[in-house]
Amino acid sequence: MNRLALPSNKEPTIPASSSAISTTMDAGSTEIELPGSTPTTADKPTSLLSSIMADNPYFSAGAGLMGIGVVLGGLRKGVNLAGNFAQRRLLVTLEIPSKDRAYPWFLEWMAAQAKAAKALELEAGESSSASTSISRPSTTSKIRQILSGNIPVQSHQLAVETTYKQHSNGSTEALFTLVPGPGTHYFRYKSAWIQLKRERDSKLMDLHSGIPWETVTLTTLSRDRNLFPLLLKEARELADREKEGKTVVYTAWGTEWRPFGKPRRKRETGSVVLAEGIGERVESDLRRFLGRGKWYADRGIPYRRGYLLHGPPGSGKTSFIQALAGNLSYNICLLNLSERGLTDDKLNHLLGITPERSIVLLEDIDAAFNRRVQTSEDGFKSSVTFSGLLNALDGVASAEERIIFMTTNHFDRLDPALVRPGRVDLKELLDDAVPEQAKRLFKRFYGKDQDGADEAEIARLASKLAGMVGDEMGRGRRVSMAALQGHFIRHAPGESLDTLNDLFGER
Ligand SMILES: Nc1ncnc2c1ncn2[C@@H]1O[C@H](COP(=O)(O)OP(=O)(O)OP(=O)(O)O)[C@@H](O)[C@H]1O
Repeated sequence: MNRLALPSNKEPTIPASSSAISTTMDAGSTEIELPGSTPTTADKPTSLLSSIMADNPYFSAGAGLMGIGVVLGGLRKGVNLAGNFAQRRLLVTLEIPSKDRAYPWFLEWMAAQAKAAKALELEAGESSSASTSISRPSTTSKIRQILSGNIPVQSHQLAVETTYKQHSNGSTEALFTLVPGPGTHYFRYKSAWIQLKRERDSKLMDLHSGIPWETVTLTTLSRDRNLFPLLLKEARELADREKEGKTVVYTAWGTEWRPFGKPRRKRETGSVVLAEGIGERVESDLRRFLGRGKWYADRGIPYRRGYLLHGPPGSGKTSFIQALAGNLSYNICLLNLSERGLTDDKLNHLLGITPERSIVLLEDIDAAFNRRVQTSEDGFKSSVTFSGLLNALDGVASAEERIIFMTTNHFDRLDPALVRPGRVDLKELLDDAVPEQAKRLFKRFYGKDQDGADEAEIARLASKLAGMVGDEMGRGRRVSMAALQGHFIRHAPGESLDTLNDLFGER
């Protein structure tokens, strides 16, 4: 059987010439030796023996049976060999290991086929069968699908893929898609039948994500081998379409960046309510930087800019960077410096290979200052050192712009060497809520966009809230924006003020 294996970490390419494809025997088809198929030395009778056998009807019947056994054994071997030969000549196999980038694209593609099939069934007015299974489409819809070329996976072993859809008010909805689970399945693609084997390795798993290694193997007739590149191209295009108008969050996967979950709907900048002027300062600085590539190149200055957002937890640092990236149509490469297994070399390497149009977000930057004794309950040690972090930030200058955002809850722990210009060009404090900020968040939650809101009443309550929250200098009753948001989600406007006191921490 011809085996096409995708080289890991590469975009899926199928060699055009068959010479580039290694030919191996199918591991599952070892030949079977049948008893009686090998001649023995006992087959040399003496004259005495032959006379006894000739005279004895039992012996001659045994010899006859043995002869038949030998012939049958030979036949069976011949059939096996012919089967293997036919398999090798007629079938072609494509392996997609889970560490390859095409793997999630392919599963997405399968899920999309299943969804499309379901839509067809509903359209055909046969929703009762559609709602129960993607594995047994009704006859009418099956005919329509066959006519259209693709029919979904024929399977009774399904796996669920759960994704979350975020609504504009911040709530999330879980969406379930059924995809082929581990096992063997069949589907039809552009009039060719393809066998799909999804195999999970119970012993090997990805140490980073804890997900077991998997391989999807597609097998079809040799003459249909050209469908594989087409199928992968379709899967890739589908993945690209999913990203349009969305922010892709990449995380480190071993030594490379991989999308983390599905692309997220861009977060509106207005949904992150910061104290007056902060968001505008950062955004205008970044926009100015992005337009000055030539200016940097002319002066031989590395084209990079570093930002530091510091402040207490839940003040909107990460959310603001997400919104900013969405606004500029950039993606995010997210890395937490206290992450297990992250070393200086790995950090340096990762910062050197960020996907284009992406903002690097280094969270918890103070983790590199903990003198490497950060030992968790399970005894792991993170090993990014302070000098390793500086090296990685200075990195090799590339033609592409490099935008790095760093966040920390402990500005006081940072070494001045880290925050010097060139490494950090703009710092902003995102603090607990100030009165005006709390007021804006309140109005955003309960104000004019909400059905039946009594605007005058909301404005009165918002002003009252502003009087309850600490002052513009960060003194008095402190509450984080995240805590306020959580509180507003749980309470009606008036009630939320009555119960606000529980939230405050004095300082
Ligand atoms: N200024 C804000 N405006 C609107 N929502 C906010 C704001 N700050 C926090 N939130 C909400 O609180 C949650 C946590 O915010 P986020 O993770 O951005 O905070 P953070 O400052 O990055 O926290 P940490 O320092 O712990 O990483 C999010 O759901 C976010 O929507």
